[in-house]
Amino acid sequence: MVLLKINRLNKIYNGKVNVRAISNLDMEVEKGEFLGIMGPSGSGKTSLLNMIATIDPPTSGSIRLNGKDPYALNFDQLAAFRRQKLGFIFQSFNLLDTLTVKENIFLPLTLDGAPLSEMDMKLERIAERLGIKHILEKRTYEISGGEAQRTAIARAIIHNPELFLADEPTGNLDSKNSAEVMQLLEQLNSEEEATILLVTHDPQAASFCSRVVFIKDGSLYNEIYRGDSRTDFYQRIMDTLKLLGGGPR
Ligand SMILES: Nc1ncnc2c1ncn2[C@@H]1O[C@H](COP(=O)(O)OP(=O)(O)OP(=O)(O)O)[C@@H](O)[C@H]1O
Repeated sequence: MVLLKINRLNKIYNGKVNVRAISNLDMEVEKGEFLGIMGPSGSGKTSLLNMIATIDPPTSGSIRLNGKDPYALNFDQLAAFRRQKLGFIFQSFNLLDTLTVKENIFLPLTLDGAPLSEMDMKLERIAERLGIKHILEKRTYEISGGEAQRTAIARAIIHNPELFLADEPTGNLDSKNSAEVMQLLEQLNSEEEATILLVTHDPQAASFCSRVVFIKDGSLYNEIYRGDSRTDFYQRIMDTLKLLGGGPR
């Protein structure tokens, strides 16, 4: 089943010089897919992600999640759509440091007025799974980068979003923590059928995906599927990046 359908998408930034960041892009993401998006610096990855994230409207073309066009919603409906249907994981974690780990994770549920007992039950399961039970009462400045990203993942999954959007989630992590975070996302994808869209410049991180699409000058350049071997997939990602030119970022 197609969860995300992108049709003839265009993004033009108007200024002294107009920049065409995304050009007639078509893309489909199946429910339960773990899709990586790669491409050289300035190829349009962030522009694409921002449009899917409903942060920045397209110049033309359409984006539909489960058949629904978020840009047809009014301001309040769009805010609810973003909160309920999407889960965000950023490079910078975006945690609030005046709150504890637990309060940060609860935030999306609190905004939707969920009952405390329901929140506690969900938290118990998720904290156990992500290995952050022992830090729930800590403030975010008292935890490590890897723990902060696992907290951010917990916050993103607690309301069961239809689509996870991860923007360079390993960008601020060392290789050990990067691998752990990617393994968690991979598990989330395989065990809970979470649909994940990951923008990354890191071929190691991308090798955890089931498919990687490459963008060049705002258009689709190529796509490759993982198959059985992650090592082999990593090599094919590297080869495609070499052909693509401009370096991975
Ligand atoms: N707000 C903006 N106003 C004008 N031009 C922009 C804006 N945002 C991005 N661009 C331009 O659009 C093009 C695509 O940028 P985008 O940030 O989407 O690329 P990217 O692939 O995410 O790059 P990077 O890997 O460096 O983050 C670039 O030429 C960029 O300069």
